Amino acid sequence: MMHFLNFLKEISQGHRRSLVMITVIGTLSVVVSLSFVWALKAIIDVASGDATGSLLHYSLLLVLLTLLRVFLNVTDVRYVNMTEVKVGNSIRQKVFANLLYTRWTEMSSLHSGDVLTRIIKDTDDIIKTMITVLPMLVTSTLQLLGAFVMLLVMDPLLALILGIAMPLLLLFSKPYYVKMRDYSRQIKESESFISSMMEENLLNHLVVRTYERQESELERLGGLQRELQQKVEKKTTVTAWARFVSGMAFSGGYITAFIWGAWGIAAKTVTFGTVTAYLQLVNQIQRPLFDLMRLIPTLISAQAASERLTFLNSLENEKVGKKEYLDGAVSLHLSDITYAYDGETGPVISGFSLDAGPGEMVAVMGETGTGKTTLIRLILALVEPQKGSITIRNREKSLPVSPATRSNFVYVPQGNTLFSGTIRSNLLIGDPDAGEEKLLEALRVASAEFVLELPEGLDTVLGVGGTGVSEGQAQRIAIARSLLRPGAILLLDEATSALDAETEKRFLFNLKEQMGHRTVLFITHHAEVARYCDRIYKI
Ligand SMILES: Nc1ncnc2c1ncn2[C@@H]1O[C@H](COP(=O)(O)OP(=O)(O)OP(=O)(O)O)[C@@H](O)[C@H]1O
Repeated sequence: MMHFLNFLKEISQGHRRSLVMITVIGTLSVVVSLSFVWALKAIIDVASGDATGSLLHYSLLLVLLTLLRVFLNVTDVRYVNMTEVKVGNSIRQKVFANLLYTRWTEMSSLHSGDVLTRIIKDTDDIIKTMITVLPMLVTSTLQLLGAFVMLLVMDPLLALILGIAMPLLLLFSKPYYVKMRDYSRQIKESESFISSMMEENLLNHLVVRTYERQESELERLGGLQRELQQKVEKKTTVTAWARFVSGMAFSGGYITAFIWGAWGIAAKTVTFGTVTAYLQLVNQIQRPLFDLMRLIPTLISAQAASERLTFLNSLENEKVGKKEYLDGAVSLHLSDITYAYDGETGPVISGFSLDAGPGEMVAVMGETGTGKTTLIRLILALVEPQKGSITIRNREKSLPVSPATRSNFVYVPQGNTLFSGTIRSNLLIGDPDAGEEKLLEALRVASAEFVLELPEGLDTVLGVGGTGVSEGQAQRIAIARSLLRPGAILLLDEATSALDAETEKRFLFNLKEQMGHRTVLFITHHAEVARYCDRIYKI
């Protein structure tokens, strides 16, 4: 609970004024509704001759209080909606920023579907708690206390009977709420699982289609949904019992007040106005009690949500520090590297050394699964070797690689890594300031002039994952993007795997001609690529 409160305290920073405003509006509403009860009692007492006063004045007061109530309600909705979007944006911004800086090892172990569920659904639960539940806790408690004190003044015995019976029944329903918390957590896990499953299917929809997996995947989804449904059913049963117990208490309270009033009128110990006030007050005790009970499941959901969001926020960030960019020609040196993934028994790479100098093209070749991509991760300091050193050097400096030296590298990963949007916007990721001429030159070196023949040219719009161009075309756009980035060391991981022999040759020729003092490292299976290289390392 402490952790949950701290979490709420932290995320409420910057929004506390709005939260106070919402609470103040709620408090004013409580004052208005209690005043309404008092005015109602007074007008009926005047009308039935039990008190003296002006019917007109009380009528006007009742109209005024009603208008005030409506006004406060509208203001509340406005504040709540505006604060909701602001708090939601800031929580999502923070979690997303943290994820973008999370260490690669932690990040790659997460499932994006699960992460998205946490960012969207769990954040919604937290927002609801902060904006609606917390102010309501204050206003409902005030309403409850105010109505109880008013009843206590009018009829202490009735107030005590209701004041003891209702909380007692609340106590009876507590075990149900404990169970509800467990079910809430299980439901959230199931929802994440379903999102992950659907996301994976959408990403790999081609495999699903061509392997005719639609039916079995739908069955799997059905199974997961049934599990979710069972959990929701269990939670609903528990919730229904909790509501039954509390509902009994509330109906009992109402009937008690009614009968109490009827006997009072018969015995001439209470006025009609007082009985009207009793009924209103019982309602005003019941409503906040109901609200408070209703808030408990939301609070429970939010507590589970806060744990899940805290997990994302607690992922270890990379320590990037100040960027260290080396000017001019830069060489790369790997000396006696050994690396094993966490939890794996043996090392993937063992005692590997490599030197690549400015103006050189160097190839790393090896069978599949021998650690070539891992080598790139080590060079980019996404993971750290257990043994050995990796350094980059220019004429003045030698630096061990770290996240801060990443700006010296230009990386073309395996596969299609284009973003949705125009080809131009994809290229500008390499250099946001590049002019038309520079873009065209990069396309030429990457053998990607085909772009200019497209009807929309550079402004051709690509879909998610670069759909709209072929694999080989996407690869060439990705190479052009990399050529625009200023880093001195170019890392190409199977970057030409989807190119035909002729296009690959043209690109290698262009690159060799244009690379200047850049250092180029190819990870490849292609003998043709290796032929263009100055040195080949086997891994
Ligand atoms: N995140 C990871 N956690 C644990 N083991 C991993 C991880 N990534 C890769 N491996 C293992 O490390 C080994 C080397 O993988 P890597 O991707 O570096 O090979 P590769 O030479 O690039 O293969 P390919 O030519 O098929 O792309 C493999 O046995 C793989 O199972």
